[in-house]
Amino acid sequence: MSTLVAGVDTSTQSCKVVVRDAETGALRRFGSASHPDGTEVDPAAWWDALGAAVAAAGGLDDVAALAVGGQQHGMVALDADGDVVRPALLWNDTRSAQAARDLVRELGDGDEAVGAQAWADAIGSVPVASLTVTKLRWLRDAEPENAARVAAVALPHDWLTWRIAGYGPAGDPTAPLGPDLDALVTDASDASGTGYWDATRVASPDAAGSGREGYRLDLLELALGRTDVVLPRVVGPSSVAGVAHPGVAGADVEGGALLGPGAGDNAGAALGLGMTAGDVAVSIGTSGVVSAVVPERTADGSGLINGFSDATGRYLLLAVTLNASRVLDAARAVLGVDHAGLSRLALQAPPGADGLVLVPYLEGERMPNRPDATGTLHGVTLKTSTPAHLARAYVEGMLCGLADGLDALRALGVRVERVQLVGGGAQSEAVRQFAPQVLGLPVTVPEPGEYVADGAARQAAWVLAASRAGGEADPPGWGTASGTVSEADEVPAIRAQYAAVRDR
Ligand SMILES: Nc1ncnc2c1ncn2[C@@H]1O[C@H](COP(=O)(O)OP(=O)(O)O)[C@@H](O)[C@H]1O
Ligand SMILES: O=C(CO)[C@@H](O)[C@H](O)COP(=O)(O)O
Repeated sequence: MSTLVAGVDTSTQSCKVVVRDAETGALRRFGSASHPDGTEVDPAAWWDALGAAVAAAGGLDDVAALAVGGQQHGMVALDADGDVVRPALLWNDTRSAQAARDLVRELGDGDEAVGAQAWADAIGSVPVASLTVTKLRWLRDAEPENAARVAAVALPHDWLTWRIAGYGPAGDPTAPLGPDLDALVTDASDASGTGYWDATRVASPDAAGSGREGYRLDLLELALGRTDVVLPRVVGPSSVAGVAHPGVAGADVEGGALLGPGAGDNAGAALGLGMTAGDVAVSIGTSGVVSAVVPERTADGSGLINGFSDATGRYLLLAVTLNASRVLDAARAVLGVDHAGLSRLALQAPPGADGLVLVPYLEGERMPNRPDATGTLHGVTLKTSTPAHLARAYVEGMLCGLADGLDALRALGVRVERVQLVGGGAQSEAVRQFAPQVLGLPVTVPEPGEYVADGAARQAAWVLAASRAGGEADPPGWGTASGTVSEADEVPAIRAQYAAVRDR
């Protein structure tokens, strides 16, 4: 019988579980379950969704290893009993925008530009409302009584890994090992998105150490006002991070199911897609993400590009917008159509929608940093007042935001040879057809799949192989995803008309 591994993606909108053959990567089972709406969520909902997704995937009793990928940056603040002090603030919650401005200014001794570069040099990114560090400052300022109770700070994937290992709130029957905060573990890719972890302080991702050398406690103190909190131990990319509680996974496997360190969702997708130099992934989920794997960490003081770590010991550059698949969802709501209907309508209008342009800041924006912005529609005329024009303008506006991210990556010297389009929004035929017109190069659409969960499963197989080999192994080959290539001539007018109104 073949050995099985599992990967989890605890993403913004749902939890997905894949079970794959550890040797070949063949998909054996899949399950998913929804998360609640909103930008603050009780993590208990993620635990419940995991249980439902695991059940839908036929259980995990037979998997030999498991890893969790997940939405980045969410602030999971725990008290000494392992309870959350308040619902988690997610990456797309913008209430900490002022806290971000304050932190930038303070590190620059009152000078914003100096502060921005100082943060980029320190952690690879300039804080915006998405990053955990700004949420901790917000907590200190807005809810001091909750801030005073914080005994540990974790991220969504760290917290779920801790729960899978059997830890959790005191007295919770699903957490037989209790609230041991020192058992929290994470990986470099997610730690690098906190705003208080510096990858360059760690000699090598696998170097033996406490797993806490990368933390910038001075920056944690700047945010929370103190440092006496537990931060998850950062575990190397192929290292064993623990063992799953048999009630969750591995009940039928000798020694139980090994736990991988997990990863931030975009690093998970990069591993799932097998990205190498020259590859750029464009993900259209709740967030719009343009990402590339590079050998060196960057320090973009403009704040457009996050210099995070990947899940293999390299670095992952990200341009992230707050407005992606939900722009399509908003268009469907306005037009009263389903996904296929929106796509059909959009394909009926000409490129550029006769000048109808949506600047899609429906939830504020992160790249560029405009947390308080709202969306605007330009070029409304009798001619453009049709459902088809509106549908096309929404799709093009969303893609123009991502094209700006691609430009920002190129400006940092990233070579772009192949663009892979993933995430829920990549299932839209209109998105697939318009993407090359807007991005200006052919777009590969891999087979529809769950690339974050796949990356987590691949990590699990890697951890398993390394543990069997006594520590050293390469990530399993598993082949690369096949896909179709969408080609079309670039239509520069689409981005030109967008650029003309974007900054008004
Ligand atoms: N056929 C489709 N066309 C366009 N968008 C789609 C389609 N199917 C699903 N989506 C959108 O994809 C999104 C979910 O994608 P996903 O990548 O799982 O998001 P997240 O990772 O943020 O949870 C939803 O907003 C959903 O409306
Ligand atoms: O904030 C980031 C990365 O910096 C987002 O990528 C989140 O990690 C959420 O992603 P999705 O759930 O939309 O895929």
